Amino acid sequence: MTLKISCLQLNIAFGDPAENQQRVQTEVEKLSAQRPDIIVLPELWTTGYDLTRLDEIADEDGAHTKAFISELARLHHINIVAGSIAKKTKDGITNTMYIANRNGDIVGEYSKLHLFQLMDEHLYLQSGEAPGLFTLENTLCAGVICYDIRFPEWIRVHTVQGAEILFVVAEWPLPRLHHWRTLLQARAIENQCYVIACNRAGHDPNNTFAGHSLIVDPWGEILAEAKEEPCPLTAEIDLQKVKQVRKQIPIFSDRRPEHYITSEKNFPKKY
Ligand SMILES: NC(=O)CCC(=O)C(=O)O
Repeated sequence: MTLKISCLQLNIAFGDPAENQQRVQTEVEKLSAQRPDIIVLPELWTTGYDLTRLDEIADEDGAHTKAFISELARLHHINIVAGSIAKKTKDGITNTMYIANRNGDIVGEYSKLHLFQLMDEHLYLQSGEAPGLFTLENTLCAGVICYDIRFPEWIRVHTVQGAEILFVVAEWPLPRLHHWRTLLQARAIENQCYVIACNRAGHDPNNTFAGHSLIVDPWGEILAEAKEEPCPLTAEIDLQKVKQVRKQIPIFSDRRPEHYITSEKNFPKKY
């Protein structure tokens, strides 16, 4: 089965959900003429990293965002991996991804597990706990958020359960572009899965972002890569390739998990 996937590498208006929603609506309408199967948005696409104002601008229970993407997906008959947004609940604010299928059903939700201290996330956000597995087009997929890609053990939690496509949504700054590209290729090679990585473009008061959204195949080959500017990035992926690579080098059946650390609580105190 082949799927046409488009990342919407957007510039995000700082702390302005209404403006960002308008931008997403316009871009999805334009892109839908090319009939992609799946559209992907970047991290925190409604607010950007306007963390000090989150109390005011975060989405209560994500209700507004869910209704918006569900309607957009249904209207254009396109699956949407809707980046992430600041979701407000009585327990605090999370950096949360929603996924809508072609019928407008919300089929997945994931809250960022690893909070990025360099951008103050730990001061304003609560971390999630559950993995980001969901099914689109009969394919098991995983969603993670930006800094999460530095934790291969977290990505593995998803691929040992059979995920074939890893969606990464991000606000990754330009000074670490080299890490972004290398980590994404590594995650694709070691997990033998497609990696669809949608970064934002532009800058906010504290950072210039890298763009360079990437679509990488299970052999680690880059199928498409954006430049720094806002733009859509599209590639067609063939899921047969996942099966072929996993058969050629059968890492999932060659794993020896009984020798791996399952919890660091089991570490000896001293060596
Ligand atoms: N928004 C993020 O999680 C950024 C992560 C990042 O920049 C990194 O270097 O890791």
